[in-house]
Amino acid sequence: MPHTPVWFMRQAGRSLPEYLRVREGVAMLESCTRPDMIVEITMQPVRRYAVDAAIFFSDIMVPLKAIGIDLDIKPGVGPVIADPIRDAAGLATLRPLEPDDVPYVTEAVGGLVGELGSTPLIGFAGAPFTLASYLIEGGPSKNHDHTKALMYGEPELWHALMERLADITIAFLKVQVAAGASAVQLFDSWVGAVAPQDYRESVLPHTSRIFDEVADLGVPRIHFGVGTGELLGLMGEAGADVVGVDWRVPLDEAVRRVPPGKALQGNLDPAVLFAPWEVVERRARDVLDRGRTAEGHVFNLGHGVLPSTDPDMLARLADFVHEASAR
Ligand SMILES: Cc1c2[nH]c(c1CCC(=O)O)Cc1[nH]c(c(CCC(=O)O)c1C)Cc1[nH]c(c(CCC(=O)O)c1C)Cc1[nH]c(c(C)c1CCC(=O)O)C2
Repeated sequence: MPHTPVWFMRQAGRSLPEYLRVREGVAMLESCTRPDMIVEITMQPVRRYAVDAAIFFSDIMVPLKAIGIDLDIKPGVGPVIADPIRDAAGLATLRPLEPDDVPYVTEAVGGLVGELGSTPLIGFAGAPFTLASYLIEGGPSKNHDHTKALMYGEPELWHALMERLADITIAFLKVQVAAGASAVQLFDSWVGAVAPQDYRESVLPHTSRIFDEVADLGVPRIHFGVGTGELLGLMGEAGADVVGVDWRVPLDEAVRRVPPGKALQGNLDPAVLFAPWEVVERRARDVLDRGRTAEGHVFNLGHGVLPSTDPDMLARLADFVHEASAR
């Protein structure tokens, strides 16, 4: 590539007026089952910004909904689960995901590959820890109380749950790649709540298996979490090709924390986009400079686009990344 590639986590979504118009009167999870809507929303940021990738419009909760878990995504709240899973009976409700459970994903990815042409489509899934946290807590959580109680107190049940979630994640990623997705990102958004020793024992075996099982699909694998500065080395060990970094660790320091041979993705603070353009430009240049020390850099924000972000700022930022990194 003649420049550093750039895309934005949550580039499809609430910061775009055209997204809000399409979604009017349609519930979040409902929109994720309509191929025409998925294609349109995935394409919206690609039309607006000079991004080098599209991210599939869906949600980390979609495969769980598809296997019959009673859950909803409440606006302004997030995923809410009717019957939180905290015992063996709850575990038994988690059955494997079959491709036939998500025909709309296969159809939408197929349609997108046609529309996108040479622009790659990134498929994604939630990682077992982050999915487990929603399922066990019953919704978003600050301290992950019940999740950690189970992880520390009932390791056998914990690992059984993580194993089933890993199987669902693997199946969901495989569906997307089989339909034409050209890269995958595993979102372990909330795993930064875990200490390194616990990550190694309670999380790493499951994320490693996911990356192993999708390795021979031949697409680049990205691994991202928030607040994971102390976990970057272990997340690199888990096996992805690219490690995502939030805004808390500068990329030249992240280079020292991940194993050799890994590319980095990130890591402009999404809130920097609320500052004047001169500040955004200076900060973006700093991210590019530090990213040059990595064995490959994909420019991104350190977490998702915040809903009140001005789309024109993102448009300018994508152009700036291309100009400033041109080789
Ligand atoms: C933790 C997590 C979830 N979902 C996701 C994660 C991991 C990424 C991250 O850390 O941000 C992943 C996700 N969710 C969505 C995408 C689509 C593609 C994209 O990134 O543009 C992706 C990749 C759409 C969405 N997923 C959601 C929206 C907003 C819903 C709406 O517009 O009504 C979108 C566009 C809902 C959602 N779904 C979830 C949350 C926390 C929320 C926000 C709730 C709220 O504050 O309203 C769970």
